[in-house]
Amino acid sequence: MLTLDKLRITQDDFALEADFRIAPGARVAVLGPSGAGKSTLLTTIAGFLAPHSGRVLWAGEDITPAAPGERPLSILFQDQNLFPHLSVSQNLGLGISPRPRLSAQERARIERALDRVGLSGLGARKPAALSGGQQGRVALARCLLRAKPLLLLDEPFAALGPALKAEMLALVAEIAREQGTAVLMVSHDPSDALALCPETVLVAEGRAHPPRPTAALLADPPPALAAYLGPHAGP
Ligand SMILES: Nc1ncnc2c1ncn2[C@@H]1O[C@H](COP(=O)(O)OP(=O)(O)OP(=O)(O)O)[C@@H](O)[C@H]1O
Repeated sequence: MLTLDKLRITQDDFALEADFRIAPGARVAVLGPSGAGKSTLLTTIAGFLAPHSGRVLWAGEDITPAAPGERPLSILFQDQNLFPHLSVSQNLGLGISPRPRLSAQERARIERALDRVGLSGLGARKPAALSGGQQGRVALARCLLRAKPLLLLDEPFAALGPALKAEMLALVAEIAREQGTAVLMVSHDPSDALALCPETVLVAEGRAHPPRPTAALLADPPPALAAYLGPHAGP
């Protein structure tokens, strides 16, 4: 359970409040106008930005002071952050061990994760020798290996094109279901939210609202969301 307890985040004259919970294993979209604070919310949950006040809790434990690497979560941003000079396997190895030489067991785990995301046999390649979709799969394999109970997605597949993006989102959903991972996913596309996330957090007008059923929210959007979605939007 992720709890945002009277969280108030400020950056210069920008302020955002959040006070709600995300259940274990829930898949929740984060929708709202550009500049409303969606990325800021995820950045704060991830620990890269300290809130002005309030707390972030996981399973009842206050993780507000914890460094990003100590938090029970993985993050997938649009820039997949693969090290260009390392092979795919070495990039994945960094996710499970800081040591450069991996054990046979660790290498086997990496092979299994590559297999799971459809990249069997590509471990020796450098990221530059992979397509955008394949790089996305490597980043997903890294999250898989870390096996954290919360996955934060900030439009990681936006550059991929609709078919590939849908495929990647389906893979995320499948893996999240298998591992019981809760997913918080920023998106600009309501159809992504509908496809992957039964619930949605609306971020608008200085507030990240408690999750609501996605279909109901999109069928009857509050004014700030309706203005953002435009006149022709609808599930
Ligand atoms: N480092 C920063 N310093 C000051 N203000 C910032 C900083 N980063 C972001 N902001 C401001 O915080 C607000 C929220 O930005 P954020 O990127 O979280 O919005 P968003 O909803 O993710 O937008 P988008 O959908 O366009 O990505 C914006 O008004 C932005 O200008």
